[in-house]
Amino acid sequence: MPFRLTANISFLFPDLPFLDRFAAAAAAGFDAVECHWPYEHPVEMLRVKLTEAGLDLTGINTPRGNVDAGDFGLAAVPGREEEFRESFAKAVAYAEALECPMIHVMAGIVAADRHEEACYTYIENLRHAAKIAEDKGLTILIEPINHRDAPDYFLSSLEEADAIVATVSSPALKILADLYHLQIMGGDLVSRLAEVGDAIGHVQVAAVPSRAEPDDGEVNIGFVLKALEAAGYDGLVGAEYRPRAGTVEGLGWIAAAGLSLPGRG
Ligand SMILES: O=C(O)C(=O)[C@H](O)CO
Ligand SMILES: [Mg+2]
Repeated sequence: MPFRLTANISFLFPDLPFLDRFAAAAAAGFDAVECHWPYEHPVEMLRVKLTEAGLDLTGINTPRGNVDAGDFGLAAVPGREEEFRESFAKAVAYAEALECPMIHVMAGIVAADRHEEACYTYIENLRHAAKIAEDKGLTILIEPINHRDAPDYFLSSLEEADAIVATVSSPALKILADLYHLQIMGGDLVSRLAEVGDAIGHVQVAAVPSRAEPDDGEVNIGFVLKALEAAGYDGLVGAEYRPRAGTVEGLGWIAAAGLSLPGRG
């Protein structure tokens, strides 16, 4: 399969300090990494780590907001528009400095009875972000996240993500299809992914329900990826799972799914 893998170093190599995970990913055979929130580290330090390891950084998330207060993104949170814009600007600054092409714009936690109001906020904030992304040649992603792990996360449905992408209607806005979340929120992956087609800008994988290596659990990841390939997806596949034991020892799922790493024969 043509997919390039990117190691999610917020989850992989959990036994190492974050800054040591770049070299570990390269030694394991990856040539690309993604991560969630790199903001506690100066961009200069991150750039050194990427360069030393010979890696591309493919994706980061927008800052969550006030983590102690339970924020998990701000894009769909009514009344927090100014903070959203500041947090998005910070993500763009990191992405530009690190030549990172994709930013996952996190929607945030919104009570179900405010969903409709939040939808307007989300669309307006995404329009603002998409315009900046278009100008700078970046892609912004929205990711449906399951309600078992993140109750009340605003965006949990693939179909709603597709409708929002259509409404905002920017070439810079795409869906992050994390197969782990999508399986928990309704399954039927092959048919539903085909329906949203070229709105998909990034894919992530993990086993369901364990969120461990993707060769475990109820989804045949290789089969779903083959269907995505047949449907025309040719982007990245993010290895975003929590290893059962050692990260390197668990990489056998890659060959089993019909994928390969550039640095591993
Ligand atoms: O939870 C996920 O699947 C993600 O990809 C988010 O970026 C952060 O948690
Ligand atoms: Mg994900």
